[in-house]
Amino acid sequence: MDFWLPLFTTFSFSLLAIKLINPIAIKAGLVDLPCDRKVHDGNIPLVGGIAIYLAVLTASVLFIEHSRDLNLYLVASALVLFLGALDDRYRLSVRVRLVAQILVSSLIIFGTEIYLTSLGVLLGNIELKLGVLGIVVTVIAIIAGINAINMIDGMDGLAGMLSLIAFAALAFLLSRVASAWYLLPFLFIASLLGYLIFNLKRHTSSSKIFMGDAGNMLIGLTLIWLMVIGIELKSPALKPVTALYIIAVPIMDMVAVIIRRVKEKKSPFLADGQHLHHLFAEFGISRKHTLIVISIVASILAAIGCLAEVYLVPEWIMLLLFLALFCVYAVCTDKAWNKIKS
Ligand SMILES: CC(=O)N[C@H]1[C@@H](OP(=O)(O)OP(=O)(O)OC/C=C(\C)CC/C=C(/C)CC/C=C(/C)CC/C=C(/C)CC/C=C(\C)CC/C=C(/C)CC/C=C(/C)CC/C=C(/C)CC/C=C(\C)CC/C=C(\C)CCC=C(C)C)O[C@H](CO)[C@@H](O)[C@@H]1O
Ligand SMILES: O=c1ccn([C@@H]2O[C@H](COP(=O)(O)O)[C@@H](O)[C@H]2O)c(=O)[nH]1
Ligand SMILES: [Mg+2]
Repeated sequence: MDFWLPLFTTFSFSLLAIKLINPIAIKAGLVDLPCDRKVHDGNIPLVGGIAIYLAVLTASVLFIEHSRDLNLYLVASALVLFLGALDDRYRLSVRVRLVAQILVSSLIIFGTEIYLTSLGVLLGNIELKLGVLGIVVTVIAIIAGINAINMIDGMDGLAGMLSLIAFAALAFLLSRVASAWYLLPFLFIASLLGYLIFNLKRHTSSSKIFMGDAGNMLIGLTLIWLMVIGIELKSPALKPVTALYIIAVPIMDMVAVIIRRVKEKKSPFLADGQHLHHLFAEFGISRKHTLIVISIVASILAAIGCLAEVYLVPEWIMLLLFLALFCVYAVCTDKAWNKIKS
């Protein structure tokens, strides 16, 4: 399949967009200011998400045949990007953000009439069909995906690398069934590569950028939407359980953090420094090594998910394995945090 020209074009567009938007963002105050909870110095422009979107949008006009469903996705993702940018600039309340995320999810679900109709064959031969409940499950999955990527976006390169790995898995799975959507993950991979070049610069570099909540929310929505599309195709590209492997690290981090906050009688919506990348930092592991280790683990889990699709591993086995891995993760991180606190 010919994806090299779209890849190269999107990569170039993203570099260009970053260069052009950066000075405007600084003037408009779209910068991340250091504070107690932050791990960076200096005012870093929050332009990565906007640049990624503009590059993907332009490339999609050039290289993807437009359909009503694709246009609806592009509108929904522009809305999420705008919401994230408002949050980056003015700090919106949790309620406003969640209501807006529900509205955008509903727009794309009702507009395209695509939503999860089943959780897969998880009990022997019985398929867990969802019926209209599928609409609610899809909204929850989109909100969970958006917030999981946001929560993991707390260290240089981390959200960028983990989403790049997830897009690579989706590109593989959607290409196998020749879906019309297969090019979209490639466009995201290319623009993320452009973003990472600037995001991984030193904190003292004047061209360093973050993707901001605008970027991580755009990526969260896109990942979940591509998964829903892939699951609901006539000849499906993936099973629901495989989606868990594709974004395993952000999902496990989010669920474990929520459980820990609830156990500590804190609000699950309150930001803190108890995410996986914070744990590595507490143990004195450098950012570079943290990024390498987490990216390797995420790649292995995504590869397991893809291989299970290729070799038709039963869904219940994959779900049990995922739940077992999550339990190990939750127990180990809990013990590690207790050790640090004591
Ligand atoms: C607050 C915070 O943490 N802040 C961070 C952040 O700071 P920042 O400043 O950026 O942000 P703010 O502080 O301003 O806060 C932003 C936050 C908010 C706006 C508030 C929202 C916060 C939340 C906590 C909301 C979370 C919302 C949810 C809906 C979560 C619900 C949680 C669950 C426990 C449910 C489990 C989730 C799922 C539904 C599972 C699937 C979801 C997916 C995404 C998977 C893939 C999706 C699909 C399309 C496919 C399939 C569908 C499925 C449902 C999966 C298949 C299911 C099965 C096979 C069967 C069932 C199996 C399961 C349910 C498995 C369950 C999974 C596990 C056991 C793991 O960032 C800062 C920097 O880091 C940080 O410091 C700060 O703290
Ligand atoms: O690439 C990145 C992304 C984020 N950070 C740090 O994490 C916080 C997260 O900000 P939120 O406002 O909680 O979304 C950001 O301010 C940086 O300190 C990073 O260093 N590199
Ligand atoms: Mg954030």
